[in-house]
Amino acid sequence: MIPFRKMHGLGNDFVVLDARAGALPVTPARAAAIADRHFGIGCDQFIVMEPPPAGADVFMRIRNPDGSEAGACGNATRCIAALVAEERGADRVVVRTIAGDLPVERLPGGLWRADMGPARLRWDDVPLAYKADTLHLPLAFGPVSDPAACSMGNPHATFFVDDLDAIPVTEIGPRLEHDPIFPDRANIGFAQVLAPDRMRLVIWERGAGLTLACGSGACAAIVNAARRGLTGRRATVTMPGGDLVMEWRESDGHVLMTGPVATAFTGTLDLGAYGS
Ligand SMILES: N[C@@H](CCC[C@H](N)C(=O)O)C(=O)O
Repeated sequence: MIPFRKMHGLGNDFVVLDARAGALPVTPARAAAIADRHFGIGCDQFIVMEPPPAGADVFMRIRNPDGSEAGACGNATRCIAALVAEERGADRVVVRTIAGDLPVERLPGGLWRADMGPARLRWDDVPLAYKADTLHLPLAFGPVSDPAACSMGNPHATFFVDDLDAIPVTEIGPRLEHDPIFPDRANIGFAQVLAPDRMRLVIWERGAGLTLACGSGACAAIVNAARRGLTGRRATVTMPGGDLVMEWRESDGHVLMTGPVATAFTGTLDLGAYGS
């Protein structure tokens, strides 16, 4: 039996295993089985903490419920940083993912601010299947069209809509996630701008489906909204699970994300019960 922790950031929930003291036999199939909401524990992402490489405080491996690996997870970044910071009595830690280093700092009021790194805007960064303007992708389906795309270490497209409540996200999300323009699939955001510093956002996540919040999706939304001139470079992004305060920093193009973290419960699990 190995211990696990169930955490979430704004309802975007994670099963967290700690493999820092020794490797755990976690396969993509096992991660998917544990993430299953009926036959497993259930989560939007399956997170494994691995030994810290030089220059970082922890390595965070991210898997979606379909077993695929992701380069970024904003909400999990805050959760894992908070865990490590609490252990060390530190106010600042660096979380490394397969996409790079993410410094995270403690703020007053139980909030954590993650530097999610630079938004990458070239077509082959996203990546797209062919050269196209990432500010206006040639993509439309059902009631949505003309998204903007970027990479936050994982691929995102943001559609700007007039009425978020009228968008059939679960119907069109899977089709857009798998559109051939995205060779690695993509996280699909639907954003309704309410003011130059406020927007609503719903995300259909690659490999996970509809979630209550997506940190990297909120990063992509502020970047894409600001590039389009729909908002400034700072905005509160309200998702079904709650708010993130976002800034696309002018000086270096990094995206800063501020929000809460929570532990829902802890327990133990038998990895052997989840296949091989
Ligand atoms: N929930 C995450 C994003 C998780 C990874 C994503 N589904 C992908 O495959 O890229 C977040 O908070 O950023």
